[in-house]
Amino acid sequence: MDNQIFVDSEISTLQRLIIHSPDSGLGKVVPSKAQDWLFEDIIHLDTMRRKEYDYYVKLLLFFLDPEKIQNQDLSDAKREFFKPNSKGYFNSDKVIDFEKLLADVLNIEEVKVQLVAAVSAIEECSYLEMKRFLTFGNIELSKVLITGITDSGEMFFPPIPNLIFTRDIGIVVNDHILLNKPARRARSRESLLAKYIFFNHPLFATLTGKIIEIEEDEEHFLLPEDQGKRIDTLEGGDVMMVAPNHLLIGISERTTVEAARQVIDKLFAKNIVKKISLIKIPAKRDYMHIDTIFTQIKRNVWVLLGSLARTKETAENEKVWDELGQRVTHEDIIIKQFYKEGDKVLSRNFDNLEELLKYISEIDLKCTEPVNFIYSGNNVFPFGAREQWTDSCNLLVLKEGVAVGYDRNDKTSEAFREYGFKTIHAVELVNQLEQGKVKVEDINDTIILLPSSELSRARGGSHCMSMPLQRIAYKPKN
Ligand SMILES: NC(=O)NCCC[C@H](N)C(=O)O
Repeated sequence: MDNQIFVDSEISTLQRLIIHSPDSGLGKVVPSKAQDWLFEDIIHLDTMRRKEYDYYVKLLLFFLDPEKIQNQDLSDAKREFFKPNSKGYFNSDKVIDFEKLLADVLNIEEVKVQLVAAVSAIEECSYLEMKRFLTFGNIELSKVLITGITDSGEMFFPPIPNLIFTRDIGIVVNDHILLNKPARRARSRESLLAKYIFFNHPLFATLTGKIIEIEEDEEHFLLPEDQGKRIDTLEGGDVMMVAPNHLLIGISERTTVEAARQVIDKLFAKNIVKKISLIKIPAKRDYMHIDTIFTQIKRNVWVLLGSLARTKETAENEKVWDELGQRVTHEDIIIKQFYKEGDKVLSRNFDNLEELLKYISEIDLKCTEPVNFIYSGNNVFPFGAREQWTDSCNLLVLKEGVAVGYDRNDKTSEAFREYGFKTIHAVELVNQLEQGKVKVEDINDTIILLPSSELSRARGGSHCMSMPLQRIAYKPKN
């Protein structure tokens, strides 16, 4: 198996990634805990799996590991195929489930003991419960550590329903990986499990010495109890490896400027990238991470939320009225880019999001075609905000120009079509691929629309549901 870990853009052909199929823990979320566990609503697990997420997996397999899916009987009764660690599981080394990696590292006795102790500590389990976990087989234990529930239905601690959003646990930056430090307690166990996987799984042997962690600021320990909010937090949805040598970090509801500063210091010290741009977005639930407000589709095409994209002139005009005390009706984004020149770290400002994205396309990706922006909801009120809420700007590129989005964002799909993209429903495309009527190589400039009624209640799209480990290295066109 080729264990290369390498990502230097958001748009080159995807070759390997980590996902996590909705586990039984998602079906245990109760209404009173949904918001604490960062879900907007409770979800119907069977619909989410069979009618939505399984299509995502099928698409990933057709694009990344077709041998695993061609000529398979995937009739409804065969859900085993999608269940990590089950007998009939597809078991790909390109489309890899987090749960499978976890079961693998639990085979290492030392890791099993440490991980059980660590999880028991953060979940405040009793000593005897901890001893009992150690008697479980690795496959059952991996399920318990994720869902909190045994095969026989005994519940020890809460589920981690947001693990389906594998993007947030870490980001591959060239041949390094940057691990997260989540802002919300509901996501702490995910990053603890992830740490043990990346440091111990043989798949990540090439990452020795290349794993970057965020440390807590010493001030944190000295804060009074009621201000114990973490100072240094960073989640993967706020980090984008947009071009060779250029990393974006969102300062958001979840990622702090202190954590971003640590990343700048660490990555620049090791010369991992040359430019890091910080994008400060309003700290609110709607926007959560930067990948909820924009993603890239092609070297010259981006999808983004129009209301956060203001020209310099508009911003200056509005400033006059702000100064006169008129109620502020816009939201500001602040963009600062840090770049290395020799040993010096210099900085420059960008006036708005489009200016930065255009710069990335033209300067970093050396794109000579005109740069285009496709707006959430086609920039028509109130669809921009409505569709951004259901992840119209959060797309995963499978190969340049071919991306997975949600089927419910009609106006955004219309905007893609007006621009010249084709749109096709995932169910239809999977049928065509299964019947051999279409080949992956022949699919170009297409947005694949995934069924999303249940998935969108969890508040993340296909970009969030992916942690790319390997993409083909980016190449400018001559
Ligand atoms: N990258 C992302 O934007 N991920 C989506 C995370 C959704 C999850 N319910 C959360 O609030 O953390």
